[in-house]
Amino acid sequence: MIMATSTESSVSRFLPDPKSVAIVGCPFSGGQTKAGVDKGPIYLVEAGLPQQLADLGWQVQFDGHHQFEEISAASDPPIGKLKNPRFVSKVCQAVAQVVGGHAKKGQLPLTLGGDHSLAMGTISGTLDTYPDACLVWVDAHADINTPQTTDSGNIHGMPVSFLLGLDTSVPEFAWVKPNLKPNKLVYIGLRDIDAGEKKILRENGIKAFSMHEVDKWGIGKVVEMALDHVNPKRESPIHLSFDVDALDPSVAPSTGTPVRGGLTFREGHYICEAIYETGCLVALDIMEVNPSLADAASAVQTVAVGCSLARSALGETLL
Ligand SMILES: NC(=[NH2+])NCCC[C@H](N)C(=O)O
Ligand SMILES: [Mn+2]
Ligand SMILES: [Mn+2]
Repeated sequence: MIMATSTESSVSRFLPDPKSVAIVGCPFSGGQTKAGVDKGPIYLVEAGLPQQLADLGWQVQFDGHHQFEEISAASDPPIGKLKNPRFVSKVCQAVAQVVGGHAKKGQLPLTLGGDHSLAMGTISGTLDTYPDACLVWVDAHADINTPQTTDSGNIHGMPVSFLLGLDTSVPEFAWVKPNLKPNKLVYIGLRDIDAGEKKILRENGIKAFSMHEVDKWGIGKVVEMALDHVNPKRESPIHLSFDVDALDPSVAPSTGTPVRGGLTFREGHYICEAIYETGCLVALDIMEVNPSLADAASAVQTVAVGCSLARSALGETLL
């Protein structure tokens, strides 16, 4: 436990004072096939994130990174197209328990990925604690493929479909309660959506602000419209799931599925700052930092951006 060194105070609608954050480090890469994303949380913590949050006035709990019981590839053959289905399912179920446990104690769980399949666990834990929570998903991708629509078979491209209950054909994922309603979800930053995903977004009336809308209206207006959609009175809890590939690859190069034309450094941070200002943030994910990809300087840069996004979401201001 690191004690707060500053007395900065700000109001949260849901967290008791003094505010407390529980860092859930998830060195997990089973939702996709590139090695190294499991190192993301280790680098984020080594870069000093726990102390940085303490300096912002948070009580910080970090009990070491989550240990996952490996399942050998031999005993985890694909189910349909899904790769590592049992491993991903078991890990996410454990993460749901840990995140839900922190949330129920009045702490804000900050989950450090690891790949984005983990969000199946983090958001399950949030919705179990705050059933009326909404979800702001910041990403180049919608991660809403079903086991039927996926091309890659990578489960990090599917967590949202499981949370919405769009597919119930895989018994291994039967534990995921379909507690997310389509009108409680909003996307920002999209620019690489599979054909099947476009259909799902349309058919379910899911609100999405792609980079086209960011270009058209600017990030300030986009965040306002996004919150008006999922949280019009600014009084329900918010889970923010931030995939660093939402940022332009020039800003966050070390990630597994970079897509050009992304958010600027400031646009990414603005989203975090604006959500903090609502006083409604109850859970945060920083996902898909992969320090093994791109060169060493890019890895340092991406890790630093991951830390600064987390700080902005937890109250760091420019002035
Ligand atoms: N969390 C991520 N980076 N997801 C990328 C997903 C890419 C692609 N849509 C897929 O389903 O495989
Ligand atoms: Mn992504
Ligand atoms: Mn993602």
